[in-house]
Amino acid sequence: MSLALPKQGAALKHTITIEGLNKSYSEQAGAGTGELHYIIKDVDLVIKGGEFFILLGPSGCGKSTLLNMIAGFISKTGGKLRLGGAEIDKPGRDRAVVFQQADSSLFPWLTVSQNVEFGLKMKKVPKSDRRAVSEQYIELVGLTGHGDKFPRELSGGMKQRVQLARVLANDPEILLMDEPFGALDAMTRRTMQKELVRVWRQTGKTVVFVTHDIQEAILLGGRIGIMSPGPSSKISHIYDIPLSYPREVSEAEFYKYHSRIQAHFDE
Ligand SMILES: Nc1ncnc2c1ncn2[C@@H]1O[C@H](COP(=O)(O)OP(=O)(O)OP(=O)(O)O)[C@@H](O)[C@H]1O
Repeated sequence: MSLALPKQGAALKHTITIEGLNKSYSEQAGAGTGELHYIIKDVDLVIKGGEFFILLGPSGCGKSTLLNMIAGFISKTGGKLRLGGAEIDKPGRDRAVVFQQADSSLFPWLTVSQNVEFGLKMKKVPKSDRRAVSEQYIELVGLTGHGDKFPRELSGGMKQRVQLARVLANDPEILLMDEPFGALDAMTRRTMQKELVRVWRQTGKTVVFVTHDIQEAILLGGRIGIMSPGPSSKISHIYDIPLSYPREVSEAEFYKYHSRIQAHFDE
């Protein structure tokens, strides 16, 4: 398996186009009136293939809802949501989700290598090929030498790396990441952020990354979409972050973006 950057045609095929997207629930419980309650309303957004796009917003605004709609786990109630030319109406192998808690996604009875190889086994990839791919990704996330360990023998940061290696081994075009480093200590978090940027630059995959941490958003994102507080949340602003990687919080330019974005949440 190669880690080459995608061609331009592939970039178009993996562009996510969102137009007037809604997710609403009808309030029926208790004394509910049956009125529609919009979590997100009229969301317009284009995420280009190969982009590192951040969804940033306060707790409860609907970031996970939007990410899960792109994943195909939650259905829309209005508008358009396309990947390339096709409407997203179910999960697909072209998209993979990385959650905040690796514990809930790793199989505790399988070793690191077996966890990473699991998806390939399901696809009936021969054993020797599976092993070669898992070794490649275990190395990529910095876990060489830990392949025979079980999840219970790993730290939280190591488990999160296994989750990332497993997702990458399945070779999805789009990584959907829901606060994947939110449960990690500050040092491990910074290491993982740097590794993710390295993997993204090496593979050219599309990354959609949810966070409510402004600093994390600016450290990672090529563009940052700010979601307004819910209900009826939408993308209120988009920032281009043209800073080169690796980024440092101490840089003057970094601080400039931080203050500008922080102002949205101080209003
Ligand atoms: N099945 C559901 N029925 C009704 N409301 C829901 C449902 N799922 C989520 N919500 C509501 O939608 C809103 C957005 O939730 P969501 O988890 O998408 O927000 P978030 O921005 O990811 O939050 P956080 O940063 O705290 O994880 C919340 O107010 C939540 O209560």
